[in-house]
Amino acid sequence: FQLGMFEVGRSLGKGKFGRVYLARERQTGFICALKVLHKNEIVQGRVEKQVCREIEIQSNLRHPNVLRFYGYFYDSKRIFLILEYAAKGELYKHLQKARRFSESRAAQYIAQMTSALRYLHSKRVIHRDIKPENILLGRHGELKMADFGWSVHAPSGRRITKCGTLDYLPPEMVDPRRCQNPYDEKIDLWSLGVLMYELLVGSAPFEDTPSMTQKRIARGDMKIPSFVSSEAKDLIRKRIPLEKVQQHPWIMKHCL
Ligand SMILES: CC(C)CCNC(=O)Cn1cc(-c2ccc3c(-c4nc5ccccc5[nH]4)n[nH]c3c2)cn1
Repeated sequence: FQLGMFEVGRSLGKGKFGRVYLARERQTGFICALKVLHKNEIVQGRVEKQVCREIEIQSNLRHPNVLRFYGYFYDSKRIFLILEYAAKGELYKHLQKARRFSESRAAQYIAQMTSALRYLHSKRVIHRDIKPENILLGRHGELKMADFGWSVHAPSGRRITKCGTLDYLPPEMVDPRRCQNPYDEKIDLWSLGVLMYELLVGSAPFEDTPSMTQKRIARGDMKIPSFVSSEAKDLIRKRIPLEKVQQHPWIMKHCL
């Protein structure tokens, strides 16, 4: 359908606060992803402030591995977000199909993720909700972090454990006794390790019933299958600073 200067195409995904459509800007032919948020749902969800904060933050982000937010417009009932179109879709779908990635492919994704996180941390932006569901792939297979803060779930059969996910939370978040500052960069480092495990193994390291997941995370009770190389095991087990990740032998070996 026509929407101002856009021709709107197929649905790319939907979630609590909105659907995402493929769209083309008529004048220039520019292809993008148009996300439609319904004002009444935002008001009911009392997330106006969060949406404004996200728009503020994401308007200033420019990085090849962070999905671009170009701008927004609105009418009486809806807000339209103009987002980068990631031509190869959800990383999660590719992982499901492949069951698990080769160490070389996983290392490329971790290296790009690390680059995106270093950029976001340099802008004091953290907790980008790192999990395969929030990662898209560009036309050339490059990784694009997309923060689906408002649970945009594509129509694919998503794992229920993932929404309201415990799998990616670090010990300090699941074990109230460790009352460390929950929202600092270290949380992203932990999630990066969980993501690395999931890309190499095909399932999350602490996947279990919610209460068991909590215990296993707090105890760091994770088994790494023998098919994972020792360098990869070393990187998964350690929470090392992002700059050290990019110099780790496992990354160097695969990302010449
Ligand atoms: C407030 C604002 C600044 C937040 C902006 N970020 C979001 O709304 C997060 N978000 C991104 C999306 C999204 C979902 C899907 C796509 C896609 C996409 N490409 C596909 C190719 C094949 C199959 C599915 C695809 N989805 N490209 N860009 C997208 C962007 C949905 N929510």
